[in-house]
Amino acid sequence: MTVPPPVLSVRGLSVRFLMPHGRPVAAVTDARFDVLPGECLALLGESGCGKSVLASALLGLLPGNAQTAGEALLGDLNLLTADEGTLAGTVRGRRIGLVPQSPAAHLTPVRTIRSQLGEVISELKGIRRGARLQHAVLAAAGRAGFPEDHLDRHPHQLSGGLAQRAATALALVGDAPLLLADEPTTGLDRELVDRTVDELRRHVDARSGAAGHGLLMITHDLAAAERIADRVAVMYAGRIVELGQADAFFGGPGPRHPYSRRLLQALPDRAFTAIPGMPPELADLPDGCAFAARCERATGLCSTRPPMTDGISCHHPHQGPEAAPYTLTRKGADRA
Ligand SMILES: Nc1ncnc2c1ncn2[C@@H]1O[C@H](COP(=O)(O)OP(=O)(O)OP(=O)(O)O)[C@@H](O)[C@H]1O
Ligand code: NI
Repeated sequence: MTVPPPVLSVRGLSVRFLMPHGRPVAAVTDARFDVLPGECLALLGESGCGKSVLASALLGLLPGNAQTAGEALLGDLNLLTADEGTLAGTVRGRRIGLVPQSPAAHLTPVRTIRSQLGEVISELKGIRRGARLQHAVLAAAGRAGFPEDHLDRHPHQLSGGLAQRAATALALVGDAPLLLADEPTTGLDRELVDRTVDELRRHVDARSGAAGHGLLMITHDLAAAERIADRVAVMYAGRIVELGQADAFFGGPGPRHPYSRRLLQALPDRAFTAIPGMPPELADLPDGCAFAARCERATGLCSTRPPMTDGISCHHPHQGPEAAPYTLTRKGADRA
């Protein structure tokens, strides 16, 4: 079976923030990964490691002091060099659906959810008014599990969970080939986390083959990632340090990078031990491995930067599974 072309292909993406006083902030450095049709890739890492900056770069939403390098290909379009007209007119909402980090901030405060959904449906689907539009609004709300009897409320009248559902409903309207979810489960209780990520998963599973949709989910909720991800990428201090199959990462073999291991061990239902120390300043990164100062495996070797080899960037990785050929296990399909 041939692997279909990726929905998104990120090649050497770096983002620097130029600071008026002081050294540039290296928020993302040399990120490389693909999102395949039918796949959910979870991007994991502690607060401040560069996850949202990476997402903003893909959407063309970086502030003016940001400089980017590398490529992020959505089909033939390089998102990093595309002009704002293209991004606003054809990419955001249409080719990339965004489930934002803080839905409350993303929703328009003075308008009801019905009117916001209606507007986006008119714009993206060309359904202008009348019964067809109302029908489409109901369908869109339903897809995200947003209750019909709350459609006439304003965002401030919604709980955090329902605001999240409204934002998810808006993100799904365009039926975009790539869904980008930045902390889609922040502030939700476990049951709502499960329901939200299952909805995202369903979006990915709704199509198959080369027409499939991809999901890039940014999260520090490892349980949510375990539930829906096919593969995981772990970011530390702006770099992806591990990229591999979710089953191996969360299962028996476990993560291979010492940082990823500690991240999992920090979970309450695992060892619940915090990682000692702090990540380095992104304006003052060491030349070698950025995790070395906190790593029990570090040796003199770690003062040089470990190359990314077979999905792992570490001089002393834990034993992983046999380097398997690239496979896509398709969690959702297995479950169906
Ligand atoms: N406009 C900016 N100018 C300078 N530095 C910035 C700017 N925006 C973000 N940063 C820095 O980039 C780094 C990465 O931030 P980012 O928001 O991507 O983290 P994150 O991994 O998404 O964290 P969280 O999990 O808290 O959302 C942070 O150190 C942040 O301070
Ligand atoms: Ni973030």
